Amino acid sequence: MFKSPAVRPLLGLTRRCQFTALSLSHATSTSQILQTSRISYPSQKQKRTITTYPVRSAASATATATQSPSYPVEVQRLPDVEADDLPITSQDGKMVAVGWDTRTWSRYHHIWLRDHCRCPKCFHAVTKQRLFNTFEIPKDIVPLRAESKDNGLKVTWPSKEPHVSLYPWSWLQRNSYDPPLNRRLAYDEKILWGSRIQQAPPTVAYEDVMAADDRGLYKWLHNVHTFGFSFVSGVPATPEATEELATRIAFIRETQYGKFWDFTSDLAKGDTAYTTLALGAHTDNTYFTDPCGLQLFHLLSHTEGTGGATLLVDGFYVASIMKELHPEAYELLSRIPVPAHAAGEESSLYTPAPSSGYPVLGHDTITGELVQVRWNNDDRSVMNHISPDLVEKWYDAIRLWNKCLTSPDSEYWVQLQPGTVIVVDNHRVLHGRSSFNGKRRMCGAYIGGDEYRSKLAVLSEKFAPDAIVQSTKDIPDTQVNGRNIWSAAL
Ligand SMILES: C[N+](C)(C)CCCC[C@H](N)C(=O)O
Ligand SMILES: O=C(O)CCC(=O)C(=O)O
Repeated sequence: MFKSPAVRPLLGLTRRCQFTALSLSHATSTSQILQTSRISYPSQKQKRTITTYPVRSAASATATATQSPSYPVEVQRLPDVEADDLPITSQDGKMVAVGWDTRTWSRYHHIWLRDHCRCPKCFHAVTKQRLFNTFEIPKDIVPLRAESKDNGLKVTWPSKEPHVSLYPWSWLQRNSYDPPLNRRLAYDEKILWGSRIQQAPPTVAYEDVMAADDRGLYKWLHNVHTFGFSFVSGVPATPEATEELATRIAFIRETQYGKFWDFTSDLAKGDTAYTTLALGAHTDNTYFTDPCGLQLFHLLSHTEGTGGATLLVDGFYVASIMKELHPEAYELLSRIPVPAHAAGEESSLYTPAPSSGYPVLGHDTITGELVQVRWNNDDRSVMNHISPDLVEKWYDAIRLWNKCLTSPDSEYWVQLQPGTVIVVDNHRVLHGRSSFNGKRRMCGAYIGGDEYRSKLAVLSEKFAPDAIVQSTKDIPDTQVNGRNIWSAAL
């Protein structure tokens, strides 16, 4: 029912996390398509090469209201369209079909195509906003013709003066919904890790991250996207330099703990982080509806004492173990919401909306992929909404979860040093610390998840352009205001 993120095992890991890509073909056979509709063959005489895709067991394609939705699994990546080997297109009363090869057809509803026209009259090339009124499209709109052209599918619509839309082939593949195709973004691979990450923790140099060309900044954020955390070495051990580093990503997310924090064990804020106590592996802000995306820490000093080591655990790695070894527990952690609160300050009492909270393991409702871990057993509120028959099972499930979290195979302990900043994806990697004594000064900040993902998307357009950007950059009026109007994110 739920799927682990697309992962590649880190060499030397004790366990290989396999991501099974079931290929599902909705493709109606070519003969069926050719019988029922007008066919337009590409201008070139040459037919498309016949590429057959292994069609292994297909996930159930339908889901009833009572069952959890089955998620479209992605057909493996199609090759880019070549000008001398254009797709076959056909249309019937409702849809245009595009034959990528004899086994893989995509079907697009006429109304869907018209709604997604990106000509300058329908789509503002600078603001990337829709300009025309979707609701003026006749429900039964049918194109005058749909043709295969070198740079895409050309559709001519009936109107006073004919309206022509062009849909680049790579864009049609990326946005194919029947069947889903090419959904994974180029930089979208995650590498799950256990304690062995200590052999080569992802690290970038401060001067690279601060360099104006943003290449080092991209490397830093790409590390975070891939591993869920990254160190930055060579940072001046001052709050000012740390704050400046944080704002290289985006503006800091201010909370009841302030904007940029510079804290020690003086209970200046009503939270055990402001004590010398050990903190078990947790994610922050489980009491917010939207927990912060990133969390930066920089140990500025620790004198007259010992301890205060930092703990990191890859929540996605531990979840993949739970999924394999304890599937029932995984399912309960994915279904039962957990309430939380931050109530240590007289002036604030935070609880998420809805107050019942969110499950420990959060999934993408379309793909079924694990996208968020929310776990802080210290901040957890009363479990007063759980059905009686699940109480003991849920406690068994969190006991197994905790056992996996605290396993030596999962834990990565590191003693932070002044000059090394760590940034953690708070939706994936749990952090904690050992107890300590003496004077310990830590500074850092939260960055919002949307801000982090926005910066990564902008940098990825620049340093790792995807197939759509690469294949459409020569189409006139496509690259405006530094952004491709066909970007996969729009
Ligand atoms: C602001 N600073 C990061 C120092 C402390 C945040 C408090 C941590 C809180 N118990 C939580 O889990 O969200
Ligand atoms: O003091 C530390 O090393 C980390 C504290 C912590 O876990 C937090 O502030 O969320």
